[in-house]
Amino acid sequence: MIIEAHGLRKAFTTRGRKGAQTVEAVRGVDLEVRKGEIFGVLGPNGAGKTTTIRMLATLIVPDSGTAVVAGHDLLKDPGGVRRNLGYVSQAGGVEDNTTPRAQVTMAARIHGVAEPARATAEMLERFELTEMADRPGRTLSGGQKRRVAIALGLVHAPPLLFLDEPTTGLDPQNRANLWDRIRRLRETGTSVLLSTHYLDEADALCDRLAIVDHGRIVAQGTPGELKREVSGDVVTLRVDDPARAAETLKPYARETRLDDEVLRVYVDDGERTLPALLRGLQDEGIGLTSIALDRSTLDDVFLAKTGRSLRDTGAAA
Ligand SMILES: Nc1ncnc2c1ncn2[C@@H]1O[C@H](COP(=O)(O)OP(=O)(O)OP(=O)(O)O)[C@@H](O)[C@H]1O
Repeated sequence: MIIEAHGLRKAFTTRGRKGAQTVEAVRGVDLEVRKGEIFGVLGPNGAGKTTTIRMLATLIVPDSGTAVVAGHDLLKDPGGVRRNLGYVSQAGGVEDNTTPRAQVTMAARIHGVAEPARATAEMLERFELTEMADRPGRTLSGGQKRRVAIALGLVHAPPLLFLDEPTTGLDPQNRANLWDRIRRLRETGTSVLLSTHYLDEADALCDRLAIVDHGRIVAQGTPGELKREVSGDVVTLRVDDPARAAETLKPYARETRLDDEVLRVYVDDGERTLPALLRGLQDEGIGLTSIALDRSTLDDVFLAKTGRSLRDTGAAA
């Protein structure tokens, strides 16, 4: 495990005109992130994602709980934790009046990288930033800025990278480009913990994820496991003899339902079951007019666990 956290809690107290107010941002989080995986923390705004990441990155001290991050105890050896991680905040930290080259070189020096200029050049090349490396930060596009921010977090080659909402505000092309880069990090053995409120991002990018709501984890697993657990998939068929088809396909299904000549077959894993369904129909000589597979989504999981849709919480889907 690259991260093992138990019972992390954090409350913030603010004093305003109405007196002191306490927000329980994180209310007992247990997390296990394996070496080399992309782990996602998915939840709506205010769920406690940033607070969780900031605690694990030693930027704020938990009220209670324990964690071992990259082999170091979070509370007893925060310096050891810090040396082994890269942290890219939501805002990104790219300075307007400094060039990417100067910023990345400075980060390399701060981290004690052996040859800062060479490490910087390599990092800029890897993130396709060489062309704009000597322009002030303010002249860069949103996607380029985000790549500089990630280069800043990676210049000392940490085994673990924290990315807080890495693609918020990016257009679809830049998002896809960044997803590819994050996947490539996994190929080099870097473990990634990222937070997101995008359902599709968590589904497409993360090996495993935790769904958080109101400071608690409501579900944890691979996207496939989570979806199968709550609702499974539905295969919708139009066939010559729906009643006989329903009987034939029963052994493969959790449930079959016949409405108006349309047969719905509810299965745990649609992609894997589809070939067996087709073979079953063929063996019985039942003609098939159309077939469609609707997979459940992580929003179905969020809905089942919280009673709300993540799409309705104000988070973009
Ligand atoms: N420094 C702080 N002082 C007071 N309240 C805070 C502080 N930081 C976070 N909170 C509150 O704690 C809760 C969790 O915030 P957090 O930023 O962790 O959520 P999040 O899931 O990252 O949300 P977002 O997606 O909007 O960034 C929110 O209600 C937030 O207002």
